[in-house]
Amino acid sequence: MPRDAADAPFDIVPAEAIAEGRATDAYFDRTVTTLEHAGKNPRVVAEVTADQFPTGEFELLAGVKDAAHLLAGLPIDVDAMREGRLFDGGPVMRIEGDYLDFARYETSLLGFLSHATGCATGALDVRRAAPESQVLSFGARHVHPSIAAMVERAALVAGLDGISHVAAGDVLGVEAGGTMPHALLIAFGNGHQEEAWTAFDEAVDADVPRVALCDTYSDEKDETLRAAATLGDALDSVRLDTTSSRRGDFRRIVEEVRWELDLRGFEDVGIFVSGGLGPDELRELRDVVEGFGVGGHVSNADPVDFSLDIVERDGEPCAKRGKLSGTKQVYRTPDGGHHVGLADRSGPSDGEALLEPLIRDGELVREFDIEAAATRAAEDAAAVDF
Ligand SMILES: O=P(O)(O)OC[C@H]1C[C@H](OP(=O)(O)OP(=O)(O)O)[C@H](O)[C@@H]1O
Ligand SMILES: [Zn+2]
Repeated sequence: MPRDAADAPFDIVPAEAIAEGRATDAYFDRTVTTLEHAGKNPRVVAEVTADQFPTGEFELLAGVKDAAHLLAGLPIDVDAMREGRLFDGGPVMRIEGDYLDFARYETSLLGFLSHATGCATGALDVRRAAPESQVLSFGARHVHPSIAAMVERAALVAGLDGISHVAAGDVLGVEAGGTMPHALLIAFGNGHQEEAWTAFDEAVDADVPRVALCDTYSDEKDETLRAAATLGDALDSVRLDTTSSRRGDFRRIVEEVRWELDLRGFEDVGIFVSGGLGPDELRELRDVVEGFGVGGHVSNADPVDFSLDIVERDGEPCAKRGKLSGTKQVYRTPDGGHHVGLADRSGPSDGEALLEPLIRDGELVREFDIEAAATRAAEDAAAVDF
């Protein structure tokens, strides 16, 4: 029954509601009622698919851990691609069981996979745009706090080098990092940037990189040289987050700052940039900066439009219009090919089957590891033909 909303400080669907199948669209409740009334509960195979046929656009699968924990315990079998797998067409997950045992879970299942896969794909875009650079995820401010861990996990699966959200880091077992916000400089006031950088250096744990934000009140070159003069060898990097109204040619600004730092013997002070950055900007700047902070391109990425479609009913292939009947398998070939075929037919002789056991009779048969997923993503990204 509905919970007393007054008890909840935030409008957040509780984990318990997700786990018990209440985080569902009402029409699934009605479907269950109707099928029970009619005495129908077919044994089905249902597939999670974004595109029936290859589109030439690969996406990076994420959200599988949450999806697995959602479905574990239900009397069903599930096969799925692993987190960090690239796909282009065909199913990424397949459920087999009595329909009423999982009908209500469709909404959350698709939500877990669609949103995380969108963010992971956005993160892979920037990862591939600057493969040698440090790229940090810090877009949590753009999204509802209840999904920060999802966004940050997706960023890490795609191979980004760090995250900024502290509570997400607690969930993921990853130390969150960052630099300093403009608020810190503003709290000291214009003309007092040196005091702000000094106070940061005095106050913050010694293992935190000293990255001075150098664009608050004055020109990036001016504040950078003042930060270098103030912190000297203690300064690791400067962060240039130049607001769009002043940005102009960001590369030129960076090159100028680099020149003036080197001229004064600060060759070891790195330059870190942020603010509205996407793959194009990373490609343009990667040879003149040490690292990037990327927010919106990851956190605001469009969810991938997955659907769950029944493709077999009581052993017979079936499908709605626009979908392909029959239980499928997806294969990766050594040349990076992506092949979709019927599961009961033989696939490419050199193909690796990508949908593997995830749940057997309700029991989870896979473990999840972010680093392993990131390694898979990097290997797959190197193999497939984007
Ligand atoms: O543009 P994105 O890739 O989404 O990254 C988020 C923006 C917002 C934030 O800047 P501010 O809003 O100035 O906040 P702060 O002072 O904390 O840097 C951060 O420094 C990036 O520039
Ligand atoms: Zn700022």
